[in-house]
Amino acid sequence: MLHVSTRGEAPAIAFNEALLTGLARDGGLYVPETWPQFTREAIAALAGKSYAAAANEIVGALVDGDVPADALSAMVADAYATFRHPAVCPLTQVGDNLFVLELFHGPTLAFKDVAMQLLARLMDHVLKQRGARATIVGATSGDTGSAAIEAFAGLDQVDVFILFPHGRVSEVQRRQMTTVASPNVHAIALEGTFDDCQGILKGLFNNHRFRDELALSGVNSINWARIAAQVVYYFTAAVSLGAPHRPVSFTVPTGNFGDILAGYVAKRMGLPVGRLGIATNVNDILVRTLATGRYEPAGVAATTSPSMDIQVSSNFERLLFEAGGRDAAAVRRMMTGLVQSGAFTVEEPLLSAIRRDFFAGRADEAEVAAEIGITWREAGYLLDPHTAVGMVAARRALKEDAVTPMVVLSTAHPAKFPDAVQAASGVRPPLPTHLADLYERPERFDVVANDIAAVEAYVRARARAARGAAA
Ligand SMILES: Cc1ncc(COP(=O)(O)O)c(C=O)c1O
Ligand SMILES: N[C@@H](CCOP(=O)(O)O)C(=O)O
Repeated sequence: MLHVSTRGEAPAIAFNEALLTGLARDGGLYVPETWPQFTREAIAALAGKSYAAAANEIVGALVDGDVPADALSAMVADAYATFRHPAVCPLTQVGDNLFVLELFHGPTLAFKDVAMQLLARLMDHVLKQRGARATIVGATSGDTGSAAIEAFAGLDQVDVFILFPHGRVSEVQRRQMTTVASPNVHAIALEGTFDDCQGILKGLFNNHRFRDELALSGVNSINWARIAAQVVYYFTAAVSLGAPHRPVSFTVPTGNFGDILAGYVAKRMGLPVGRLGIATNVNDILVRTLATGRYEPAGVAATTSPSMDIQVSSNFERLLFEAGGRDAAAVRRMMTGLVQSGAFTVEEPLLSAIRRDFFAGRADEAEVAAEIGITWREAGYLLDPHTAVGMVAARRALKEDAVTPMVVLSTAHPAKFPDAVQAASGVRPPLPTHLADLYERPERFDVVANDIAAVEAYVRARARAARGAAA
């Protein structure tokens, strides 16, 4: 199966190419040419299977033979053996028809591990097969960076550079990125916001000379393989709650729109998904867009859910492409509008198509803190602030439809944000034992100016040195 760019001006490529390519050369994002379909029978047959077995089927359908089934199966088994829970992504009930899908049992305590553990193995496999080397550059508001550094540290075929916004991630997140000693990882504190980090990242990819010189590869959710791996837990959660015999709704704490896009993809593949709730903190560009049709970034406010302090939501482009009937010219117009005038309008009938599948809800800081306290007191369940944003939006949605089960994606372990959780609940969540000495480990990172030329020079110098040493 080939993958096409949302902007329609880059060559269509197979899964393995999309895996190594990240951003398409026309600045767009890759999606499969068609969606593999899961019948009701195939969905029902997932019941009782292990997470790894479900992943083999679902990721296998998306990989479509580009990685041999036995190799994929070995990588999937290996990836999910790193999780601390036997169910990998377990469901917990916290109220009437209200469930939490725990995605934080991986090594770095955030949902990113679910995809990143598999992505690293897939990339390593394909690079080794080709005898090639890649320079991975990623932008993070805290969790993608930790997960990527953990997953790629020590691998021979890659050098990893992670840009994070200086002073705008939690201490646990920063330490997870800066205390890994492997020489192939480089944590870069950028003097700016996450949107600056992501803007520079896209700028590096759009500089084709630089991109080719260093064989740039991406691990952000611009990389299609990240989304593909995240589709799995929508299937496993929905099947646990009765799919395909009844629909299940999901509310997703949202920033870059990758996680919720995976839910939309699951629906396109045949899973009976009710509604998909986009939950944001006060950085609410997507809530405003669904309400008014106007996509207009504003300044970013720092919150207790820092991983969602994002205004420019990368994967929304994939939704605009898909929900708009794959009209690449329309996507190009909207994206040009964003660059040239700082905004664009989602016209009808695209806006209505999006509203049919999605609702959106925003939680301010007081609501997030109150939610952590309420869920702790009423259900004895400790939410992290990102999950709490989702819970606020989900509870509102349940008032409109109390019949369809609602699953809130729990995207991080509360111990990643202990100060905010303690302030809201009175409970300070401890780090799991494998991270118990995190605060004592020595840190290593460089501070770099918010300037693409400075980042380019930094990456080039270190990547060249590593390539020289490896040759
Ligand atoms: C803990 C947490 N929750 C939610 C999100 C938002 O997810 P997405 O960017 O896929 O919308 C992120 C960052 O991506 C995150 O790290
Ligand atoms: N919240 C993310 C931001 C990057 O998102 P990605 O899914 O595109 O990698 C983070 O924690 O880094």
